[in-house]
Amino acid sequence: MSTLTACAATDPDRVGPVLSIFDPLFIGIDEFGQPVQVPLIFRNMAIGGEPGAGKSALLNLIVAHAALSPDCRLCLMDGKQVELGQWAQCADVFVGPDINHALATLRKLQTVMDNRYTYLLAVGRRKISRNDRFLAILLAIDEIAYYSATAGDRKTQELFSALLRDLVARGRAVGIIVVAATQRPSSDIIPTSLRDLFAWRFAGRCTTDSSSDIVLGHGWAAKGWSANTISPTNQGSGLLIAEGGVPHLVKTAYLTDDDCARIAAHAANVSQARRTAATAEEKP
Ligand SMILES: Nc1ncnc2c1ncn2[C@@H]1O[C@H](COP(=O)(O)OP(=O)(O)OP(=O)(O)O)[C@@H](O)[C@H]1O
Repeated sequence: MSTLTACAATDPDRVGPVLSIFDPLFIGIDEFGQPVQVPLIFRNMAIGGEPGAGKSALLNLIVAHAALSPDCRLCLMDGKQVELGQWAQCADVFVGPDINHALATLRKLQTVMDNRYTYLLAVGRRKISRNDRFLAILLAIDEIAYYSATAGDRKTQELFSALLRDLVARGRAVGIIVVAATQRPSSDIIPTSLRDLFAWRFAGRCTTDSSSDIVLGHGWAAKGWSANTISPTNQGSGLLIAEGGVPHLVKTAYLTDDDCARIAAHAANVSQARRTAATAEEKP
């Protein structure tokens, strides 16, 4: 049983120390069985791979950590609704297959981001810190392509992409973390200029070397790092690369639906207190 599950399976009043979004997230093990931890604060993550590669499972793992972190609020977007749906009860915002709701949410996050920068400028600081008056915000998107290429029309899709790019580019210092997954790792969904803004990139099995390169960065397949070589039956395996680093083969940890349900039920209590404490004007 994972640490997260162990926490959630116990009485909510008797759980151990809560998590923090400032702590690295445990996401699985490497080839040598060593734990792989990913610091997400002040960073973003792109997750790509073919259908069934394990993208939603990784996204759920990240959302679970954030949900159990009283210093983090959740904004979730899921065109299918069921991939992240269990976390709706502990999220500030849950966006389903509604492009207008998605756009309104991104605009509000942009306002929150701008307000936070105005505050930081006024007090002579560059970024938020642990125990700050601001809570971090995790924006988790399951299937960017639904909002940027499928739902709505060209105008709304372009607006979605522009707003998302702005949050990915500017949100980090003020604690806005974007983790976005797509089963369509193609240059129209993740253009290089957007991909390069994601400090962390995870490529689950990809159907071609070029789609693996679109997630990891150009040239990695030619150097022998292609998520196309991952077995289709090895779901949850993928190549993880950090900004300026080299890819590492990782097998992600896995939370079953029951695990997620139990953790979400506990996290809902945590987030209730968090919502009460949050200022009204900061609500995304
Ligand atoms: N880390 C893992 N360990 C073991 N099994 C896993 C892992 N990750 C995913 N799986 C298995 O693979 C299945 C598909 O995973 P998941 O739904 O995350 O894929 P996906 O890439 O999000 O697919 P889609 O693009 O169709 O939504 C899961 O139902 C689970 O059975």
